[in-house]
Amino acid sequence: MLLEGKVLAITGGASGIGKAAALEAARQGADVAITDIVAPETVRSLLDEIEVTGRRALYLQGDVAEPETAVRFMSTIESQLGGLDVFVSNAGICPFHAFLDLPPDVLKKTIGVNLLGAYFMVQAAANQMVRQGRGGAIIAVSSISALVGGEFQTHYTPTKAGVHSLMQSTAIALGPHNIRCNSVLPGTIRTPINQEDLADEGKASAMIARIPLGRLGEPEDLAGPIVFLGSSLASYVTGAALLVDGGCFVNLQ
Ligand SMILES: NC(=O)C1=CN([C@@H]2O[C@H](COP(=O)(O)OP(=O)(O)OC[C@H]3O[C@@H](n4cnc5c(N)ncnc54)[C@H](O)[C@@H]3O)[C@@H](O)[C@H]2O)C=CC1
Ligand SMILES: C[C@H](O)[C@@H]1OC(=O)[C@H](O)[C@@H]1O
Repeated sequence: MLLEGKVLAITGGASGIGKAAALEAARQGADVAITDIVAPETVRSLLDEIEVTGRRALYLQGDVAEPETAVRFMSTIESQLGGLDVFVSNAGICPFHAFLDLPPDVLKKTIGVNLLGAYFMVQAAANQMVRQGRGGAIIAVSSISALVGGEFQTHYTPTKAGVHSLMQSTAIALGPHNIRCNSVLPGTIRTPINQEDLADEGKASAMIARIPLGRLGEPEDLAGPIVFLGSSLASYVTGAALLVDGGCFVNLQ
C-alpha cells in the first residue's frame, strides 16, 4: 500500500475527483480528512466507505475561500488524526460564462474559491507540516487549462495557471522542510462541474475526437496520479506538473 499509516487531507472531497482520490487514499492505507462546502449528510456514505477499508475518516464543512476554514481544518486534523502527511488542494468551481459580459461577482468568486482558497489551504497545511517536522507532500489539482485557453473560461483558466504556479514557488519555499509540492493537470473529466457543459453532445464529441485515448476522463483516472505524488515512490519529485488528459494537450495535428 502506497500511503500506509499516512494522513491525507483533501479539499472538495465530497464529489468528483476529490471523492475518488479520498477513496483511493484510504484503499492505499491512509486516514482521510475531507473538507467541503456541502452539508455533512451529503458525505455520510463516503465516510462509511472510507471506514470500511479500516481507515479513519473525518469531515469538516467549510468554504475554502474563507481563511479561517483552513485554520479550523488543520486543528481538527491534528486533534482527531494526530497530524498531516499529504495535502490535496482540489476544491474548485467553473461557472462557464462568456468573456465580454462576465459579471465581476463571478470573477471574484471563481478567483476566491480556486486561487485564494488554494493559497489559504496550502499555506495552513504547510505550516502544519513544518510544525510537525517530518516533511510531507502537497498536491494541487490544477488543469490542462493552466496551459490552454477556454472561450467560456476566461475567469477560470487564470486560476488554474495560478495554482500550478503556486506549486512551483512553494516547491522552492518548502524544499528545505522536505515538503514536496506538485500539481496534477486533468484534461476534461466527467464530474458534476461540467455536467451541463458536456450535455452539448457536439462539444463533447469534438473533445473526444481530440483525445488519443478516445474518451473523456473519469474521476478515478486522477486518483492514481494523486496517490503516487503523495507517496514515497515520488520522493524526488517536486515542482512538477503531471498532465492527466488522455493525450489531449499534445494532439495538435
Ligand atoms: N472535471 C474536470 O474536467 C476538471 C476539473 N478540474 C479541477 O478539479 C477540481 C475538482 O473538480 P471536479 O471533481 O471536477 O468537480 P466537482 O464539482 O465534482 O467537485 C468540486 C468539489 O468542490 C467543492 N467546492 C466547491 N466550492 C467550494 C468551496 N467554496 N469550499 C469548499 N468546497 C467547495 C464542491 O462542493 C465539490 O464537492 C476542481 O479544482 C476543478 O477545477 C481540473 C481539470 C478538469
Ligand atoms: C470543468 C471543465 O469541463 C474542465 O475544467 C478544466 O479545467 C478542463 O480544462 C475542462 O475545461
